[in-house]
Amino acid sequence: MDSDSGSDGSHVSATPPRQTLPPPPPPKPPLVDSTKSRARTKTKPKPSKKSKPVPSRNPSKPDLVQLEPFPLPTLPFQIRRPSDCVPSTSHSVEILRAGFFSSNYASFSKVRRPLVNLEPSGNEPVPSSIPDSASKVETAEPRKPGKKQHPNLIGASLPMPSVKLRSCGNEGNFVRLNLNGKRKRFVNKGWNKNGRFGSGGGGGRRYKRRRGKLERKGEGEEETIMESGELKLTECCKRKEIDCNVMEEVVAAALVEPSDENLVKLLKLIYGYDCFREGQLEAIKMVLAGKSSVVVLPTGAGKSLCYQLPAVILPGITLVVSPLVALMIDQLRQLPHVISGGLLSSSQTPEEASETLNRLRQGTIKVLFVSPERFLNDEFLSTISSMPAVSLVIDEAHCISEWSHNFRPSFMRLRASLLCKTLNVRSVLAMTATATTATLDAIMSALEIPYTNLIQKAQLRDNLHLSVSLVKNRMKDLLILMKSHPFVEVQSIIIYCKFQSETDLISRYLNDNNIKAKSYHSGITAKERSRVQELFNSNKIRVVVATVAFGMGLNKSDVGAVIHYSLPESLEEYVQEVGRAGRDGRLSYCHLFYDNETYFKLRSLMHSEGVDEYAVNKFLREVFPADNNSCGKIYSLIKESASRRFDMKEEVILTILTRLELGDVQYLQLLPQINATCTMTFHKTPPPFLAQKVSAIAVILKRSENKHGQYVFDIPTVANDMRITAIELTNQMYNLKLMGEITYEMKDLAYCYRIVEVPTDLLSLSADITRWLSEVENCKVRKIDAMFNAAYFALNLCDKMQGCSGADHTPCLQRKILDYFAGVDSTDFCKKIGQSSPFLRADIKVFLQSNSQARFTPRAIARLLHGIASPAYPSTAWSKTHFWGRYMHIEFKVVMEAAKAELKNFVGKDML
Ligand SMILES: Nc1ncnc2c1ncn2[C@@H]1O[C@H](COP(=O)(O)OP(=O)(O)OP(=O)(O)O)[C@@H](O)[C@H]1O
Repeated sequence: MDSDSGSDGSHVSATPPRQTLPPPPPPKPPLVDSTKSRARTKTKPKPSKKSKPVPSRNPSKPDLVQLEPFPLPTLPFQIRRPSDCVPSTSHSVEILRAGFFSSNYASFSKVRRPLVNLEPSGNEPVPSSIPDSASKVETAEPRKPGKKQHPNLIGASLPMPSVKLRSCGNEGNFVRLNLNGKRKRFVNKGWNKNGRFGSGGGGGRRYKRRRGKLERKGEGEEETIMESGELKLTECCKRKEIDCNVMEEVVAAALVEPSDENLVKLLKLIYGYDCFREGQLEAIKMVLAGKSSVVVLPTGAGKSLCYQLPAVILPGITLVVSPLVALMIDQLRQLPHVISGGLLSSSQTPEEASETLNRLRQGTIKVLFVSPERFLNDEFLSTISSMPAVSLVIDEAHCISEWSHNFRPSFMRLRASLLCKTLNVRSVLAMTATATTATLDAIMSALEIPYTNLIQKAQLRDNLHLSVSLVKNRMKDLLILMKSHPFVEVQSIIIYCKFQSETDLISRYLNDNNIKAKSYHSGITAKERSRVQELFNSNKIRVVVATVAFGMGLNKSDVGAVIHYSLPESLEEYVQEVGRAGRDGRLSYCHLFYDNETYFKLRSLMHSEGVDEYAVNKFLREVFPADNNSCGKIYSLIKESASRRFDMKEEVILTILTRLELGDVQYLQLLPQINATCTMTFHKTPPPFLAQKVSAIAVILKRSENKHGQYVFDIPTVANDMRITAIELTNQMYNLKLMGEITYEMKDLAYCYRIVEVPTDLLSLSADITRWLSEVENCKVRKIDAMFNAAYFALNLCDKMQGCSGADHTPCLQRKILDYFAGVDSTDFCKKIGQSSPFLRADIKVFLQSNSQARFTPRAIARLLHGIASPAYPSTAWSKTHFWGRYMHIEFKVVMEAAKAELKNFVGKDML
């Protein structure tokens, strides 16, 4: 075989050096038949909006640089329905699949935002450009602890915030509950043991005890929750006192007769609101009637109230499943003070979790926030299943569906059949702001909720003014935008970026130009993140430059603008992020910067979780060892090494394992993750003597390797031999540790499972799983295409007949979003992605020749050529190659096919 050197052959590429920009777009993409599209969605044509004079720029703040005005249209835009409340007499469950333009999202009125406090800032150097290649994409999923992630890794994600969960889950909410205790109002009244609101049950006594405990701990120790507690304290002190007897009466009335009148009374009493917003009353009545429902309401519409109010009325507990710990903490903080809340999270110690469960059993927690992974925990399941009635709430319910933008395999566990089997769930309330029809179908079928129980309103508020522009010089464009009307007048702005490095650069750049900004991403500490959020909430900084890590759970009502510095990955993500603006109902501005380069880069990354049948088959053969007696036995897969060996991201491994558990046939049962490797040291009794007294030690000695006096063994192997679970084994070890007999260290975090049934035909099972994963991969690609398509349409194809003008594309973008969520096929996709390249095969050949020492699959080659790192081909080793990311602009599958053909040639030649 001809290998010219040990290098990767960078110098012998068949293509010219990479350009900074991808090739120009094809001459003219197919035109949209907008009439057709309208007919399909049955939406009324929107009347063209009248322009109003733009308010002048603040004359007291001269600009430092002379900038051309940004070509935005005159604003504000017409908001059609300024009424604030839905008549509470409405009983109907309204289904508005395509009713976007006719929607009556009621609580937003047209108000101009004032210019506030444009303070000068620091003097950090201004970067000239953004080094995209060294950047990091963020997603809204939790970051794996201690795991280095490649900058381009699509699964780069949020870290779990390090919070003092004991305080958060327990005392924090208690502080709120006890506020009235101070005034001797609620002290002897609370949720009794049956979970009803009223006297008795000793709730007050317990609250009192916990309050004392909290106060003794001191403020520093309980940082996060004290913040929350104090916040509620002042809030509640300002509130007028609620008389317990009145409360009891109103709650009882609403329970006996959940009429509009009684529910509005309760709403007024607890929240001080005069009326319900659209969709809330229907959702609340569903829960009260014990009916399961799906609620699709836009961001900031008030979905939380749909479970909070029933939680006050109904006996039993409300269990809220949420995808992010940060989100749970925010929701816990936002509970009204009459509802006692708690939280269970993986960052708690077992003792802390047990304490929360004890409080739940005692009836002092009314609303409990958990992650879906908690449903693997036996103690949790047995506690919840002993509860007389559970109202289950699934927040961000789109995570259940593999067709959503945020699929989480653990959410698959929340299927109706499983819930009914394990828990006494009286009703399920699934809530989301962003669900396409495919996603909705998946949610409703998983939860067995009929379409009659779907409450769906427009998924985008109409107080958001949407604009889009093509990027020329991104940083400069941003500055021009920020210094132009209407953005120059907006007090609170979020700028969304895809890459962590961009956020720091841009915030520095803005500060240098007298715009007070801070960056926010999962790479900064939890403390710093909460500081930035606090500064932003209190208007001490004007701009937060953030990745997707910022936003979920953010309930700052007066964010006046959201700017997308780069293209979001899907319309769902776009809608979620623009939904951070205008939650107070006032007109707010959302601008999107669009360019091909980001689109190509993100589109490539959509392939980072794809797998080949070959790899799936190899994986399944390891999951199901060729052992006749494997049924019933516990096995583990060490996450990091398995990920490298199979070249699969850990999330993909978990997805396959979850599918093996929850698919048509249950092949295995997933158990909580454990550290699989244990290193044990004996201190008091010599090991052989201890083995005579403790059977676990006898098995450990048999199954361990002695390394320099320490015993190293595999936890599941020992547990299997003893016919106990891994958790039971570690409990026994813990007791020996308390007795001073041993110390031990555990490492190698592993997926743990028990085999239920061994598949008879591994080949067809691999084919089936691969097909499914490939559909999921394609779905992600379609999502970024739809996002790109909407922006491209607005910029290049919009005929401006619907009221669009200049950079303002509110009507046409709204229509695109509506069509997308309604499942209308986009016929106008502008095929930007290349389908062939004359140099591709030649480049792959050179690449193979110059890397003859390495082994590749066609997918591995396509990934490298698309600049995608994977566990077996990390960017640290491969991004230096000349071919890295060179073919991002060519369809991934085309590159894979070419790689397959070249690999065949190459291997064939090698064998001759
Ligand atoms: N009927 C109402 N009248 C007035 N304000 C309300 C009403 N219902 C809810 N709100 C307020 O609206 C704000 C947004 O509510 P909430 O956080 O529940 O929205 P959401 O739909 O969950 O948004 P997201 O999807 O972005 O999390 C809150 O401050 C809440 O108090």
